[in-house]
Amino acid sequence: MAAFYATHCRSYSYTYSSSINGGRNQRFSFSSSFLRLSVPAKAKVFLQSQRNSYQNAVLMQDVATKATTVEKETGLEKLKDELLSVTSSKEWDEKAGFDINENESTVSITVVGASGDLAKKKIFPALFALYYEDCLPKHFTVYGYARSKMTDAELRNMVSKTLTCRIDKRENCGEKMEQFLKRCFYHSGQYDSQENFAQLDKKLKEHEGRRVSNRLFYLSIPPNIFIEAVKCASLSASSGNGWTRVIVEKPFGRDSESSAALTKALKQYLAEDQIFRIDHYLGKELVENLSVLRFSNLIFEPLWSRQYIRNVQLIFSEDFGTEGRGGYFDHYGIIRDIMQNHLLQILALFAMETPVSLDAEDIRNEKVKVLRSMRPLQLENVVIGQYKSHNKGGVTYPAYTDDKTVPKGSLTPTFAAAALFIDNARWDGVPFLMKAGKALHNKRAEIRVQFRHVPGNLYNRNFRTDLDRATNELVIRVQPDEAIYLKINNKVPGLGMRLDRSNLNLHYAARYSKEIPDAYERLLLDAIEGERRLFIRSDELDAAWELFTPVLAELEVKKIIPEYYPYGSRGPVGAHYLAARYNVRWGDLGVEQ
Ligand SMILES: NC(=O)C1=CN([C@@H]2O[C@H](COP(=O)(O)OP(=O)(O)OC[C@H]3O[C@@H](n4cnc5c(N)ncnc54)[C@H](OP(=O)(O)O)[C@@H]3O)[C@@H](O)[C@H]2O)C=CC1
Ligand SMILES: O=C1O[C@H](COP(=O)(O)O)[C@@H](O)[C@H](O)[C@H]1O
Repeated sequence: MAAFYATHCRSYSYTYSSSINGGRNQRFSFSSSFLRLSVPAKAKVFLQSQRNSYQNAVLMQDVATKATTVEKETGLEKLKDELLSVTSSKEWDEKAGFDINENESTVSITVVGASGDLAKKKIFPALFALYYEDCLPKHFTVYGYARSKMTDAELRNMVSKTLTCRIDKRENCGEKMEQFLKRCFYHSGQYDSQENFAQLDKKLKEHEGRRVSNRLFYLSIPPNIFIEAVKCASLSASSGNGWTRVIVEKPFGRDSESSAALTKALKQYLAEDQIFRIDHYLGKELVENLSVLRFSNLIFEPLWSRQYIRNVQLIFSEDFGTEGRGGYFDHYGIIRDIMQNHLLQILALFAMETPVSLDAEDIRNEKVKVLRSMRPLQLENVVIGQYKSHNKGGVTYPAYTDDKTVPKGSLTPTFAAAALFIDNARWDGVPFLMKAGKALHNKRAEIRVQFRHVPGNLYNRNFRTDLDRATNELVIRVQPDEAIYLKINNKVPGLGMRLDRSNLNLHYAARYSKEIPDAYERLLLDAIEGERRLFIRSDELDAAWELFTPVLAELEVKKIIPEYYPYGSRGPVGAHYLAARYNVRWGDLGVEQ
């Protein structure tokens, strides 16, 4: 069987089956510039790209599939057999005629904006966790890049404060941290300076030596400097002989127009397959599990339609405000911050048709289709709110506008509820309700699926007309305390006939002792492995913006006043009226949830 390099920290069966089903890296896509090349030039580009894929431990079956595809396109008749007989990267180099002495490739991960909040909070810890789990390739280097002046030692000191070890594997933690930190370096530079990126390039080369060098840039910087940074990284610090990929953080624009402009600008310097638009909710364990739940259990998929589902609820709440991020947030608001991306992505995965395979393009094709079947959100189907100051137990919690970085009188919503509809055969008429808010009473993200009532239910007497008590509800609690539970009706034990509601519960903490990896770990590993399934393709992004752009413009033009809700409350009552209009009761309200 083929060698694995980064993937051995993932279970074999997963990797194997995903490859068999058309998994990672299976497709070699031809850009128009590739197709214009001469046959020998094509062969060289192909061999180069395949060598890197090979180095990235793609199964040989995948390589064979690619070779077959390329064979057709390029007339490289003997290529497939030759490649199939390759058993080592050394042999690969010899066959392909590469003058590379070292057999192994390296991955250089540059965190652009290394001094910032996200880098400290998520990216460095995720990289360390991957290292700790032996998921990073043998040769890797982490570079921090930002304007702040820092030495390597200072960066290491900063990073070390953010690192923690998995609770189920604490042994050697200190040692592992030290080893990891030795691989971390820093380069100070401007984001718009090709010269500074060229200096970075020089330093990266020193670490890479004569190995094939793969480079991943993580843009952890404010969006207004994305393009300059991409331009400089791509022109001055792209890999000369391996792949170059760029992870782009949200927000991807503010509306259809600005998002399209961003995409256009990025594509001046990068091909679409080099751009990894991150939506970290797609990396969350339970969001990953959504497709498994749907497509690998016979009992769910037949119920997954308007015939059995009454409504679907996507709920996000945080029990803290925008403290510290008010400047950013005020320009975007909760609809752009959470709904248009995180919740909509979950909705797309929830509602899409069965993809042809688990290949990234097949899944993203289905997501685009379902997004394009949706009705753009209308103003009458939106409720917005903003938190106001609240005093509880002698503590005063601030209003959104108390934040010094938020303009006085700002109307930016910190809460929104919305009703969305998918106009296709499967979902016609089913309300998809979204609710997202900051400074609410709890921190939670969940999907609630409320099923229809049982026709001619013999036990109606027990429920009377309370549909919400009588019907089943499937809850996928994305966080915290991950769980999937199904509310069912059962008989209370005893001689009488009294019905009760109980949960069939898959509670992750009880079922699995292993700590669940952070979303950023999964996504970083995917980007290193070239797996695009969990990243947003540009047409997906366009479709997502089309749904929200008109209403966002209307809210701004009409200066709609948000409904004010106290910090720490359950949010505006308007959300209940909106749900009631579609005969829905939010599922997160009851005592037993
Ligand atoms: N923080 C979070 O929780 C999340 C963040 N994101 C996204 O990730 C990206 C990074 O976020 P975050 O780390 O919070 O951002 P920060 O505001 O912390 O900025 C990151 C770094 O960029 C540099 N920087 C900041 N402002 C400017 C500016 N105006 N001009 C040039 N450089 C600047 C600073 O580094 P220096 O001065 O040293 O150059 C800073 O350390 C953003 O796109 C954000 O939207 C997405 C989801 C969550
Ligand atoms: O993208 C964002 O997500 C966070 C919430 O992420 P979580 O993983 O902690 O649930 C949110 O706080 C932030 O406003 C938003 O930009």
